[in-house]
This record gives sequence, C-alpha cells and structure tokens, in this order.
Amino acid sequence: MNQDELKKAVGIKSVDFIESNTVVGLGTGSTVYYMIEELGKRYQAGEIKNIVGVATSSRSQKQAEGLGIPMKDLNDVDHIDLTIDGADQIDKNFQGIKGGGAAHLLEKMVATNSHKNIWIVDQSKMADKLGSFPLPLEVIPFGCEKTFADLQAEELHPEFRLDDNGKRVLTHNKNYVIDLKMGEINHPHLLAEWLDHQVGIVAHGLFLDLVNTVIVGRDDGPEVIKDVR
Ligand SMILES: O=C(CO)[C@H](O)[C@H](O)COP(=O)(O)O
Repeated sequence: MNQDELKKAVGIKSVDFIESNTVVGLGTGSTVYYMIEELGKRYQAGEIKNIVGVATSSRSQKQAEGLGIPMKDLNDVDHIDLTIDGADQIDKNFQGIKGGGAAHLLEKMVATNSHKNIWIVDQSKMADKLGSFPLPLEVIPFGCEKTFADLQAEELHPEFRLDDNGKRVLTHNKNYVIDLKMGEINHPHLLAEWLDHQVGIVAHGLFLDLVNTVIVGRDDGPEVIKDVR
C-alpha cells in the first residue's frame, strides 16, 4: 500500500471509536480528511447518531459542515469526549510532534480539552526518537526577530516557514510558523518546558503525555495500540 492508502485505512478504522451521543474533536490534515469523510458517511447512514464536532481548522470545519455533521465552537461545548487527529512523528514512548499543517495551536487546545485522544498515522511517522521532523512553533509577529534570535542562540536551528511564493506562512490566528530543524530531541519534556516559557511563542508542536490510542497504518492493515496512557 502507498502512503495515501495507509492514511485512508487508518482514517476509516478510527471512526469505529466514535460513539453516538458524543462530542468529537476533529483534527487537521490529509489523514484526518479520510476520517471526516468516513464519519460523514456513517452519520448520514444513521449508524452514528447525535454527535457534535469541534474542528481544529477551517479546512476540517468546512469539510464536516459539507457532510452535514453538526459543528460547534470549542467555547460552546462543556467537554469533548474524543478527539481524532493526525501527527507528524510519534516516538517509542508515544510522545508526538504536530503542526506540519500549522494548526498545532488549535489542535493542542482541542486535544487538552478532550477526555480521550486518538492519533492516526501511517507507519512512516513512527520513530525511536523525535526530531527528524522539524518542530513547528507558532510565534506572534510582534518582536518575532527577537524570538528568532533567542532560538538561534539556543542552537535550535530555527527557520521561518515560507509558502510557495516565499512569503511567511500565516496561521489561523495570523501568527508566523518557525520550524526548529534541530535533529534528534533527547529531552522532549525539558525542551517543551523551555519553549512554554518563551513569551513570543504561542504554541509549540510537542504534544507530550496526551495521546491514549494510536492507530498505525501498516501494509498488513491498521495496528491499534490502545491505552498507551
Ligand atoms: O499536526 C497536523 C497539522 O497541524 C497534522 O495532524 C499533521 O501534520 C499530520 O498531517 P497528515 O495527516 O497530512 O500527514
């Protein structure tokens, strides 16, 4: 199976975990696209009833609305039962890097407001250690050159993310993305703590101690790794 087929298989599989009468966080990305598509089908068929979705991006919001899935803003729900999202890299302790799609601030807010989190990935995302995928940061434009210089001084190898026209990528909240191309991350918790204390950084892509179940797309079918925490 190619990478896209693996993504589709885990996207479809993950919908088995969505129960009727629940609030569901909808992640962002090409793997989640298949999950939302399948959820829409099962919702329209009446196999899953009375759900409310909370989106992590305008892309996922539009897709879900187009399929007739009732949607609410995070502010308008008192809890989220389950969030299903993709990831860019997952290490052997099930810590993750997210933000390849620049949606990590909203994704982290939805994930941390969810009772349970499932990540869906193809097998190429599984790694011994984090870091071969650059770590995304969302930074506010005000003073961003200072933020950048601080990251350089820490030897974290920052690079502003640019679009196809060479312009700085803007997030949903009109912030910039800086990717840290630092290589292997030996102490993700220490790095996360440092990043959490940098004033100009709104969110970083280290998602630590968050995921409960991981579904990995493998050539012989999706592998469900339950209750990792
Ligand atoms: O974190 C994300 C977006 O900010 C995505 O979940 C992550 O980039 C995985 O995307 P894909 O499923 O397209 O490989």
